[in-house]
Amino acid sequence: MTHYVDSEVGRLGTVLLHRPGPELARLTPRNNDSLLFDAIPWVGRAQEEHDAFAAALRERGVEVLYLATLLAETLAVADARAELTDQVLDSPRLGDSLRARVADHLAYLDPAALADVLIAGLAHEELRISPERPGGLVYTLMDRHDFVIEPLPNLLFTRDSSLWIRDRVGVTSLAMPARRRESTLTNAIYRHHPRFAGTEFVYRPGLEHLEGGDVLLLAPGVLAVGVGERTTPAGAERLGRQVFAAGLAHTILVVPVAQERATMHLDTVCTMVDVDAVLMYPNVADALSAYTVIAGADGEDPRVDGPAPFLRAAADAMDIDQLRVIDTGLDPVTAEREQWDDGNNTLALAPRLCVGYERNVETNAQLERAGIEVIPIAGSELGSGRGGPRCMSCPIVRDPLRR
Ligand SMILES: NC(=O)NCCC[C@H](N)C(=O)O
Repeated sequence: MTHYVDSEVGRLGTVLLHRPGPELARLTPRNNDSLLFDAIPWVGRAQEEHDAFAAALRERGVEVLYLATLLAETLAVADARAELTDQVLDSPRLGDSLRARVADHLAYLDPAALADVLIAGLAHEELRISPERPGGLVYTLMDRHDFVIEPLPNLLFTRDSSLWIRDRVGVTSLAMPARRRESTLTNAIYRHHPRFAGTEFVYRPGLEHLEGGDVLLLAPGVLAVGVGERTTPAGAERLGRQVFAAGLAHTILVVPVAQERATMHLDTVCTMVDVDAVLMYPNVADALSAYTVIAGADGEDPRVDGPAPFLRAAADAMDIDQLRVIDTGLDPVTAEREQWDDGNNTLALAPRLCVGYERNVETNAQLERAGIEVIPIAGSELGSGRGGPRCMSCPIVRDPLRR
């Protein structure tokens, strides 16, 4: 099976999603900040919204893969099961006694139930402790609200924990403690699931921080990588070296983004909607700059040029006259509101066809005026984790782009 992505806008064939589940029900006003949610989502409604998102994709011929299904199938492979349980048990928070009890608990779960625990976590009160097999000091001193295994509510945003560049997968290295364990799951899926047998890797967890929301495939051979709160300059440099060595790209634009919640990834301020058009947050568009990193000849270090205005540097790297810009919102206040609500974060299904949150009325109207069809989806609950359609999707197959 060929998995291949060389642009942001080639016709979408296959996408990886995660339908939110019980892990969202772990969010409380006490933990939502550290778990990177801005509100407490209504789980049932979030699932309905997500099902409608998946249905909209399927209606346009897109194959939807669910992460939880792939994970359960992966856990049927003995090596994958051992690897993932060892990683959870490895946590220094547990201590030996509690580690032994958690190991007992996990050993009895079938692959689907184990997948559920790896995603939704395990609460103190869910671990049955008998007097003959005590949980030790750690379990005794735990608050009943504490997690023995932390939940992964941000798994919803499948964009960030893996990415595809041509026929290679990159499993990323997530910056925030609440998200680090996500890439152990995507790593196991891509290494052990039969569907991905033989896939070569272009990035591994444990390398310098890099998140998929910061990586845009502007054109075949040209990547933009945001550096800020999540992806570090060292992560961008590492990705550059790896893609150059594998011949997957010739140019990388490294784009500093403000280290703020609203702009945590490059795809919160800029997404592509056509082969030569971006939807961009006007409050940063003119200030955004890029360093151009060009692959060196055999064995030589890459060359770094710039900084230059992002739009100019991008057009030059893409070998086009200019990159057309469609503004998020209309006036600065609407733009700020709609950028916050992920108005910028569209998922292209093909050139000039994208999915966007329906609530971003002005931005969607701007797109339509520019000749871009928008498939609107509800996101009142999904958006509480601060991510839109692009964040919630990891394209695995797109038609190669021909210009
Ligand atoms: N690509 C993206 O912008 N993803 C959104 C991630 C939201 C998540 N709550 C986070 O803070 O990481």
